[in-house]
Amino acid sequence: MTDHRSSTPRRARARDAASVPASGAWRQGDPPGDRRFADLGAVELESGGVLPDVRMAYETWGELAPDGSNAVLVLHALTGDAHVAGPAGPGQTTAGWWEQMVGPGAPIDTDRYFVVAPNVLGGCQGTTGPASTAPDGRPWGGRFPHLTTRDQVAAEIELTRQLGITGWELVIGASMGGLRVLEWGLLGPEQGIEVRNIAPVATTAQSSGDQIAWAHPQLGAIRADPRWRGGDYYDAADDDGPHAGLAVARQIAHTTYRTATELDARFGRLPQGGEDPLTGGRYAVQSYLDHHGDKLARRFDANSYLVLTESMMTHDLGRDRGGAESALSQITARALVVAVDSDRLFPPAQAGRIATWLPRAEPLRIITSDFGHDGFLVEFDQLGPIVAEFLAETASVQDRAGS
Ligand SMILES: CC(=O)SCCNC(=O)CCNC(=O)[C@H](O)C(C)(C)COP(=O)(O)OP(=O)(O)OC[C@H]1O[C@@H](n2cnc3c(N)ncnc32)[C@H](O)[C@@H]1OP(=O)(O)O
Ligand SMILES: N[C@@H](CCO)C(=O)O
Repeated sequence: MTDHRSSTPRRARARDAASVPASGAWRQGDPPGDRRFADLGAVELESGGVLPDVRMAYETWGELAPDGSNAVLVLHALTGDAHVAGPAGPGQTTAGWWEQMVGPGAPIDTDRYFVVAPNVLGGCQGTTGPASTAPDGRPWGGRFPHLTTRDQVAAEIELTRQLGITGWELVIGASMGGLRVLEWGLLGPEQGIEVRNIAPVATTAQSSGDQIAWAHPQLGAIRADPRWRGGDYYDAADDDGPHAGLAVARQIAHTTYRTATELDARFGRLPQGGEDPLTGGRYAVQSYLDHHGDKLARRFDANSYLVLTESMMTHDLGRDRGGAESALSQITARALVVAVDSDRLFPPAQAGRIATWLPRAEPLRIITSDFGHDGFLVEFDQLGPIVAEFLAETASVQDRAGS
C-alpha cells in the first residue's frame, strides 16, 4: 500500500531553555506575551522523589495592580503551551490558542487583569520535561520521573511565589488545564496562595475508566514505535524520532476530541481527493486524522506526551483526601464549571458532579456544540460570554465589598 503521508514529520525539537538565562520576576512594563523563564529549584514529587533544577516557561499580559488583586492564571491543556494569546512568536507556528478569550477587551480582559500562563511541568515548550538536561548532562529521556497533577501545581505554586503574587483572582483552564485548576483550589490555599475564583472547563475531578482506557493505546502507540528507543532518542537525527507512534497517539486522541455527529456530517464516507479506498486509498476522515497526527509530531515531544498523558491518568483530586466528593467540598473558591454537551471524552456528567460538590459553584454551564471536547477551543461565542459574565459578577461582589 502506498504511503499517503504528504510530509516527512520531523521531531519537534523540545524547546529546552537550559541555555536561556532565567528572567526572574515579572516587572511592570514587561512586554505582553513575551516568553520568560523562572528557575524554581527542586520540586518534590508526589511519588517521593525530587525533580532538581526545574525551570518553568511562562508568558504574561496586562499589568499587576498595586494591591495584586487582579492576577489570573490560565492553564493549558495536553498539547497547549504558555502562548495563550498574541501572534506567533519566535519559534512558534501558531497564534495563541485562546486568542479570542484573552486580550484587551476580551472576556479575560488584559486591560483589567494581569494574566499569567505557564508551560506545564513535564512539557516541551520551555519548562523542564523529558527533553531537558538531567544533572549528569544528558537528556532525561526515559529516565524522567512520573509526574502527577499535584506535582505540576506544586511547580506552578513556586512560580507564583517567584512572581510575587499572593493570590489569584481567577484560576482557569480546560481539559488537562482543568485538572490543575481543581488541584489549585486545594493546594493553593494550603500553600498560602489565595485562590478566590476557579473555572474548570471540560474536565473532571478524577480520571474515569473510560479516559484511562482511551489513553492506554496512545501510550502503546508511542512505545511500540522502534524509534522511541525506551525514551532515549534525543541523540537521533531529527527525522529518526518516534513520530509515527506519536502521530497515531494523536489520531486516537483527536477522534475522542471530536464527535461522531461532526465526523459523519463533515466527512461521512467521502474518499480523500483522488484516492480510492477500494484500492488502498484513504477516506477523507483518514486523511484528516493523518494531518492532525503529522502536525502534532512536528511540534511536540513524544516523551512529554507520555508523561503528561500518564499524569492525566493518575489524576484523582480525592486521592488521600477521602475521595473526590470530600476533596471538592473542601474547596473554598467561588466556581464556574463549564462542560460541552457533546464531549465524549470529558462527558458533562463529570462536570456536573464538580458543580454539585463544590460548595460555591454557580449552576453548571453547558456549551452546545457538535465539536465535542474541542468545543473549548472552538465555541468562543458561547464560552467567552460565560467567562465574562462570571468575572463581571466577581468584580461586582468586590465592588460591593469595597464600598
Ligand atoms: C489548549 C490547547 O489545547 S492548545 C492546542 C490546541 N491546538 C491543537 O490542539 C492543535 C490541533 N488542532 C485542533 O485540535 C483543531 O484544529 C482546533 C480545535 C484548534 C480547531 O478546530 P477546527 O477549527 O475545527 O479545525 P479542524 O479540526 O477542522 O482542523 C483543520 C485542519 O485540518 C485540515 N484538514 C481538514 N480536512 C482534511 C482532510 N480531508 N485531509 C487533510 N487535512 C484536512 C485542514 O487543512 C486544517 O489544517 P491546518 O490546521 O494545518 O490549517
Ligand atoms: N486539542 C487539545 C485537546 C486536549 O484537551 C489539546 O491537544 O491539548
